[in-house]
Amino acid sequence: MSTPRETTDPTAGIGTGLHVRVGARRSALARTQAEWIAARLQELGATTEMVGVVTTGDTDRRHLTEIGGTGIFATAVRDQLRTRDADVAVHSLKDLPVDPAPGLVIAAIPAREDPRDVLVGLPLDALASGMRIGTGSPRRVVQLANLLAARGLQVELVPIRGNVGTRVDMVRTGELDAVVLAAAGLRRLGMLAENDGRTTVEGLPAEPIGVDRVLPAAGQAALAVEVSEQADPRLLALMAAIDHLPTRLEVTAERRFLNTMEAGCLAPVGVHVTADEQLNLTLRAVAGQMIASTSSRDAATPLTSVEGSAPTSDGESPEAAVARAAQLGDRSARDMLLRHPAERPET
Ligand SMILES: NCc1[nH]cc(CCC(=O)O)c1CC(=O)O
Repeated sequence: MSTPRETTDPTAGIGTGLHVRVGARRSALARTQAEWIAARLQELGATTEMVGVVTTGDTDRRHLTEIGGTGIFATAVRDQLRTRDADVAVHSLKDLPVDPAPGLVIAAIPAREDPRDVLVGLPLDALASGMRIGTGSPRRVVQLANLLAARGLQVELVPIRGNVGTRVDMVRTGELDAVVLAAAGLRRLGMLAENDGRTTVEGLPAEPIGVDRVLPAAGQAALAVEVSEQADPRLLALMAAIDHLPTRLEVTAERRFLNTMEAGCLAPVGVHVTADEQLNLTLRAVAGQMIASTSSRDAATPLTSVEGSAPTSDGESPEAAVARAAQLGDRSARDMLLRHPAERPET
């Protein structure tokens, strides 16, 4: 705890004399995220340099479910750490496989951005039967299909890929009526504007979808900064200064939930955990079924929901809080599996 009267920030200047090579993919979003991290490190006195890398996920145009999904974006960035071509690797936590990478540690998880998904192209109320909505995410498909079915609508859910700008262009050209994107990416790229309660994305009408209607992916809107286990202790101290404990607890529970469900980032699972001021944790999750059809009517199969909570205790250490978060994720996943036997792997 810092003394209220203290004017000097205990972390001020802790990066002085450190030069940090920041590795990330070359997409506009990855670069923006890396630059954001670099700016935080510079505020702490470090000097920084950007190291870009092209990943299989960027060059292979096939659908993610065909290439093998999980990890294709992370691997090349992680290799830069192993070959010592970068000192830190910046990832979207949502794209980072849950299994730990040998020799590497997630040294910082900064405060999370807006965790919601956004419908870009038109507001939710303007959706009508026969429209085409783009999303390649089974999680979004199953939840949207249920929302649409509840309104008696049937739309086509078109599997799409590409970076954020490409997806927004699909609406601009009229190829699709709307696409679903994460608010976090749009905000980081400066593409989302809010005026008088009206949301637009690059001038297109848009509507953020509350987490009470569509639950985000595990780790959505959070960044992970990975370093080598053998990293300079001064670099680790710098990482600790940009780590945000409430976010770390939230995403720890979410990722553990996903892992215990044995569901990858491509599974139709939404999970969202919030930490309040006292670090009490609340979890809400939903699981659907993989459906091959692109008709929202076919994809509107029943969803299984689960809720859980893990209250804080007096004098709890950060390490104990992380363990509590992990337990919440585990326990909630087991509750979910009891209700949702179809998600259990074949034995
Ligand atoms: N799957 C791609 C991806 N990975 C991370 C983000 C940005 C949001 C985030 O930081 O979680 C996006 C784009 C999107 O889903 O719209």
